[in-house]
Amino acid sequence: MGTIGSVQSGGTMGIRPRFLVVMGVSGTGKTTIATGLATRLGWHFQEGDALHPQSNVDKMSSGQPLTDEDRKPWLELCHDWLSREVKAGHGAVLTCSALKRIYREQLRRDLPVEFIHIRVARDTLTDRMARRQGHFMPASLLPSQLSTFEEPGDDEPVIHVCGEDPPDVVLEKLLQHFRDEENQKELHAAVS
Ligand SMILES: Nc1ncnc2c1ncn2[C@@H]1O[C@H](COP(=O)(O)OP(=O)(O)O)[C@@H](O)[C@H]1O
Ligand SMILES: O=C(O)[C@H](O)[C@@H](O)[C@H](O)[C@H](O)COP(=O)(O)O
Repeated sequence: MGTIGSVQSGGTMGIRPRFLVVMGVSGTGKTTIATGLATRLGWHFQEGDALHPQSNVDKMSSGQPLTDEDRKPWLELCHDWLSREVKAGHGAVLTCSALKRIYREQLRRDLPVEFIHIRVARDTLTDRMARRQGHFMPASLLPSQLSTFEEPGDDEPVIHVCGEDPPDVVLEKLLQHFRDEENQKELHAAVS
C-alpha cells in the first residue's frame, strides 16, 4: 500500500478506482478539490459546469436560479459521463452541485457512485464568490443555492469533509480516508 509521500504523480496510491461526485453549493471548492484528487490519483476528471446546456449558463449568468426542469437534462449528461467511466473501470471525479436528494439519486442511478460533500460556512462562501473571477455564476445566486440545498442523509453514499482548510489539507484528509478504507478491507480479507 503506497503512502502519500512515496507516490509518483498520476499514481493511484494503491487506492481502488472510485467514481466520485464532488458536490456542494457554488464556491465550496468543488473544482479545486476534484481537480486535485484527479491529478493525484491519475483519475479522469469532468467539470460538471461544462455539461450545462447553454440555456442554463445564460440563465445563471443573468442571475436567475435554475429549476428542477432546467437541471434534469444537465444531470442526465452528468449521469451519462459517470456511466461511461464506470464501464471503463478507471477512477473518475465529476464536479456537480447535486443540491437535492432527487438529483443525487438521478446521478447515481444503477451506478456505484459516491459523493464528497464539501462543507463551508456561508460567510466563507460569500467571500470566495466575491473574489472568484472569470466564472459565469454570480455571487447573488448564493442565497438560492443555500436554500435549495438538501443535506445528504446517512443513507446516502457520502463522505463529508470540511472545506475551510487550505486545499492541500482537504485533499490529504480525503486521501487518508481512502487509504484507511483500503487498509480496513485488507485487514478484513486477512482475517476472513
Ligand atoms: N479550500 C479552499 N481554501 C481557500 N480557497 C478556496 C478553497 N477551495 C476553493 N477556493 C477558492 O474559492 C473559489 C471557489 O472555488 P471553486 O473550486 O471554483 O468552487 P466551486 O467549483 O465549488 O464553485 C476559487 O477562487 C478557489 O480558488
Ligand atoms: O444546479 C445549479 O444551480 C448549478 O449547477 C449550480 O449549483 C452550480 O453551482 C453552477 O453550475 C455554478 O458552478 P459552480 O458551482 O462551479 O460555482
